[in-house]
Amino acid sequence: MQTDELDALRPDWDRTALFLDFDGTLAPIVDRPEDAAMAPATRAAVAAIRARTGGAVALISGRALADLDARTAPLALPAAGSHGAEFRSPGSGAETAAGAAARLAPAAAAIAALAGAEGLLMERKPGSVTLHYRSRPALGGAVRALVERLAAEGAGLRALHGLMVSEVALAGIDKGTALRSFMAAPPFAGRSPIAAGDDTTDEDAFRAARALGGTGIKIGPGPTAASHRAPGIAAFLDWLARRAAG
Ligand SMILES: O=P(O)(O)OC[C@H]1O[C@H](O[C@H]2O[C@H](CO)[C@@H](O)[C@H](O)[C@H]2O)[C@H](O)[C@@H](O)[C@@H]1O
Repeated sequence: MQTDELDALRPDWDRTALFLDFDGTLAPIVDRPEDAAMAPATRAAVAAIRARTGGAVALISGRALADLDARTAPLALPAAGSHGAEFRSPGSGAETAAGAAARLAPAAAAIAALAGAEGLLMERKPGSVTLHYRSRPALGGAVRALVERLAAEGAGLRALHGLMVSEVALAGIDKGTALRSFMAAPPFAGRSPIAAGDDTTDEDAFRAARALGGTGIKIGPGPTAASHRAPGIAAFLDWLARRAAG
């Protein structure tokens, strides 16, 4: 679909809700997930937009919620982690989708076996199991095939493929369901949503935002359902800082 230049997008923060991905959106992509970090200027821009929207800013990430909180502290934003399987709305505690650990356990064991055998990085999150192959891109095909098979074999599971990573996640839950849940209650309800992200997993959020009369911002190249595009994270963060200021 046609995407427009980001410069043309000037949100009225009194009427807008902002949903932000983390890796590749607020923090540059790096080789090791544990090294991903948000710059102080990015944290300040997010805080300023939160104030201007009356609190209608949330994170929607593939990361575990606890990990996300640590990397974005002291913002303590409303957030969905594990691609929506963990959810914390404003002023409430975090919830994880029912039965997540039991549903994911067999897949976690199989993924741990391949990770151990091949020296790949595995992340066990409350709502998904992740296998990274950035350190060994040639294993991408094998990783994707394993994750597809495990998701097909388990009940209520699905395969997710992102940037040098594949995950077994929960079926029926994605970044779009998370965005819709936020939009159903204050301070998000009644506002026009903007969802920003860089990965294929963000497409569900873009579609949900558009269905609610809002828009999506795709960061980087590739097909997208988003209506606007930033050529890369630097351009997106520059836009964010400028829109935070005026
Ligand atoms: O939805 P996001 O907030 O973008 O999270 C998606 C995944 O991000 C992390 O992995 C990605 O970023 C790493 C650090 O830059 C990079 O090394 C890796 O190759 C990327 O796939 C995170 O580790 C995953 O758990 C998230 O699902």
